[in-house]
Amino acid sequence: MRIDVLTIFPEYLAPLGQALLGKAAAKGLVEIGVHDLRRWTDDVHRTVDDSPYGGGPGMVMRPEPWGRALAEVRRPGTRLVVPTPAGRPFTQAVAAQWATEPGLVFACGRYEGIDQRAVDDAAAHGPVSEVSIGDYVLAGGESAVLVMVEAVSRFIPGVVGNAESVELDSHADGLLEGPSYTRPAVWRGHEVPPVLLSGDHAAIARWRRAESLRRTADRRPDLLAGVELTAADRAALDA
Ligand SMILES: Nc1cc(-c2ccc3cc[nH]c3c2)n[nH]1
Repeated sequence: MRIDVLTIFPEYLAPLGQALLGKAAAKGLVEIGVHDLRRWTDDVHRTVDDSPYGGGPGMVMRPEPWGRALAEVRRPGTRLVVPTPAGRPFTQAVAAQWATEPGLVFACGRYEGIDQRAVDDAAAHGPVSEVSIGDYVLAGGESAVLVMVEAVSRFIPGVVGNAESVELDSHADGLLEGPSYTRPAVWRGHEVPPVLLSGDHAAIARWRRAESLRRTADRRPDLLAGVELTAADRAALDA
């Protein structure tokens, strides 16, 4: 998969070259390009912003640099992802879907955002997704892109060492994952739940499902609506 990021703060994306993703890039599983939007400005001051039409606080990113940058960086048909607090939710399911695509281009806004015409015009050259990573407001799109690139890359075969780990992640089955434990069996008087030491794999699977359901009901009851519950699930929730 090819990932390109357009930003006025390219150094903000340095973490993409580290750890899991850095190794994946080194293995050729993913190709990452970070591009300074100012390369496509047309004035000596390399201006990327201007005052908002209609008034209001702050500045808006000019459409022209974006138009030129996308024309050069984005292969026709490649999805353009635009992080924004006003976007549709970015979810595990969206990450899994995007991981099947040959490439993604991310547009990092700053200031009060990008002139909407740059985003709308991009739709003529491929799919455009305006997405939010949560109901809070950041100072720019870069942090959101780091989050989304990491979430998408974990679905690329070979990026995560243990493929089963991705399948068992929170939200993989629509539920939150339950608690995890490792040695020692007792730590500061806290015992590991005995079932996990029993070797009874069926009982362990039942316990883990029940813990996942209980945690989801407690912390994210909204997720339960999207999950088909078995009679055993309902019994676990009522216990
Ligand atoms: N989920 C979420 C996205 C953002 C975001 C995305 C882009 C820009 C550009 C300027 N401020 C921004 C904020 N905040 N929260």
